[in-house]
Amino acid sequence: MTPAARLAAAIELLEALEAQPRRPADAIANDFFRARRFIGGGDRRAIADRAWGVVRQRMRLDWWLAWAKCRPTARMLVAAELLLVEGQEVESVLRAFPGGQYAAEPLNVLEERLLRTLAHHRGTAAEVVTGLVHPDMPEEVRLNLPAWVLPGFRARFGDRLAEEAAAMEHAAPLDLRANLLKGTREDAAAALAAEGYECEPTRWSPWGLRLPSRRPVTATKAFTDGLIEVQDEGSQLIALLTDARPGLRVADLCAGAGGKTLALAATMRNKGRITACDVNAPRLEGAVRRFRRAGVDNAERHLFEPGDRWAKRRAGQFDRVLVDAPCTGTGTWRRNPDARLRTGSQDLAELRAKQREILDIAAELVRAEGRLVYATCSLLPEEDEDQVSGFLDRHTGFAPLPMAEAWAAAGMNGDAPAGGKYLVTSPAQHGTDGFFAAVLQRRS
Ligand SMILES: C[S@@+](CC[C@H](N)C(=O)[O-])C[C@H]1O[C@@H](n2cnc3c(N)ncnc32)[C@H](O)[C@@H]1O
Repeated sequence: MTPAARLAAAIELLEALEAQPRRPADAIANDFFRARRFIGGGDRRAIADRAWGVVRQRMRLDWWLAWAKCRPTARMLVAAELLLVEGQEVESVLRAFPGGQYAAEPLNVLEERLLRTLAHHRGTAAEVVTGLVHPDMPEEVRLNLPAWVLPGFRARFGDRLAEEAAAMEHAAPLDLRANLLKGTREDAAAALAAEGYECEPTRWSPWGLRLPSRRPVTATKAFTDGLIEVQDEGSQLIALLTDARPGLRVADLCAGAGGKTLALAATMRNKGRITACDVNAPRLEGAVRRFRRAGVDNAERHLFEPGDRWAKRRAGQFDRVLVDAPCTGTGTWRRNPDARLRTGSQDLAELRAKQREILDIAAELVRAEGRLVYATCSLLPEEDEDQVSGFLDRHTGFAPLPMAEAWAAAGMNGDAPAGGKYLVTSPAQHGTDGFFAAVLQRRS
């Protein structure tokens, strides 16, 4: 494809995202490319990169367009991105819209005038800080964070907020987990290297491998043979902290498509039993294929349905219960840049109620001396420490296991990535997604 055709396709993809504002962008992009199978791998990446570039900077681009009294159409967003993020000159932006077959229509008179206004403002605002950021922007736009997360993020990060916000803007590396049921981390790295994928061992997780950027690893033989899984290092740490040992009875209460179940099965060496539960049938169904590929044969599934008595019948039966709770996902915004545009304070309130409900079910399932691990991929204290402290008030038989102790108990080398009672990882401090985990030990 020509650069102009790629740009036109990115505009079409952005229009598809705009038409389905509540749906995750990667699902929309998958449909978009599935309907256009003629687009090759390199072109896909270029189109998606351009569209994600706009999504990543959407709050700031909207601010600039609103300032110019311009509607944020996909065309104008792309034009503004070329001008303000890439720093192109107006004439060069105009040339990116040449018209004709497969290319975007030339910018019309009004669009061109708006573009020139933006360029003039960009050029004359002496106090422009860097790239897109302007001192007149409200704080949330400057930080590229929605206003509703600011109180929680301020409480979490204090004067490191700007640093963390900046780290959340950049695309994440691609983390893989070596599947110990099929070989060592070195075996997985060698298999990947043989296919041209050079990766580095991760800092904290003894199973992790990191590729510097997103690549289509699911097409590799290492992946189809089950030697690796795609999993952020922070997520691997949560599975490790669950301390699921061979022979134990483990419940993964919010298993989704089994991302953490697979890792738990590996620490259990396929011995003992894991029950992967979820309320979402298609997601849980998706785990079956993954279990097969990874060689997991100690996992069963349970779909929660309204009025379900499954948990009641299994009270006190589990050595380990993992609650990888549904959450706002604020810790994964570098990986899912559209999520910050789709999620709001109403979601936070609903999710907190859900987390509390799931935690109360989980508490019943844990046997005496057993452990409940509560985890989120959110960095908002409301979903993390506050949720845990509410739980500890309601369930006085549980106490947090300090992180250093939980880390050592799980057989991990070196220091834990965080001290204190809980695990908190963040993009700026640990180079992982933002995760929270509390290991709660049942005394009685
Ligand atoms: C963070 S995701 C889980 C990701 C998964 N553990 C993994 O590692 O890939 C949260 C999951 O909670 C599920 N969920 C939502 N409400 C639930 C409930 N009441 N009980 C159990 N699972 C629930 C969602 O369907 C979603 O799959």
